[in-house]
Amino acid sequence: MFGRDDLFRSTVVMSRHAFGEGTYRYFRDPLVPIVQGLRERLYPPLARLANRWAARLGERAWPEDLDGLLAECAEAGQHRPTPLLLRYGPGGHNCLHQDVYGEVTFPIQVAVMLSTPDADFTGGESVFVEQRPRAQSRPIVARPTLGQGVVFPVRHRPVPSARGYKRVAMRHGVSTVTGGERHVLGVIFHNAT
Ligand SMILES: O=C(O)CCC(=O)C(=O)O
Ligand SMILES: [Fe+2]
Repeated sequence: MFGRDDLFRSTVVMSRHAFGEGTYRYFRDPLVPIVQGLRERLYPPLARLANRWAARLGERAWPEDLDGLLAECAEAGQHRPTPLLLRYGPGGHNCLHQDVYGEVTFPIQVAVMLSTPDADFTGGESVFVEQRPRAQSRPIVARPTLGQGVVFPVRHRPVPSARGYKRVAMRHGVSTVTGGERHVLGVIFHNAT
């Protein structure tokens, strides 16, 4: 789908913004059925998890279905869809970041690997860094295979502490692709301003 201009609302050349190297394209509304279906069907179980996190951290609760979340986004002026396709060639990488697009930030997102590691590309690991309060940061590396989705925190997650739970911030990115092409589908649930 990457070359289908009619499917996307905008295209970002990452090097122009110092986001890394590669290109990503945000799907336009109406989302293609497979992306719409994934976003709708992944949301309810992730909302249940998000609500357990919220209870532990004393944060707000989340609607049980995607329509409820998108209605809240619309009220906050977040109307534009955020699911995206990313493409990285040799030298491609994604600097550590958080996908926050407005006031309403659903806390969990998914990235689905659309290429076969070692066959389609080399390098290009999914990288996560946990910023623990008053401690050194902890790196986590994932190597999803074709079709696997990685579920991860957008901004932070609850971690057990001496008294209950504390918030641990997380950022994500991608290490350098050393050869070939790496494609990923990013499913973010809140919409953007
Ligand atoms: O390319 C990746 O694995 C991560 C892409 C990303 O930043 C995202 O899905 O939010
Ligand atoms: Fe991201």
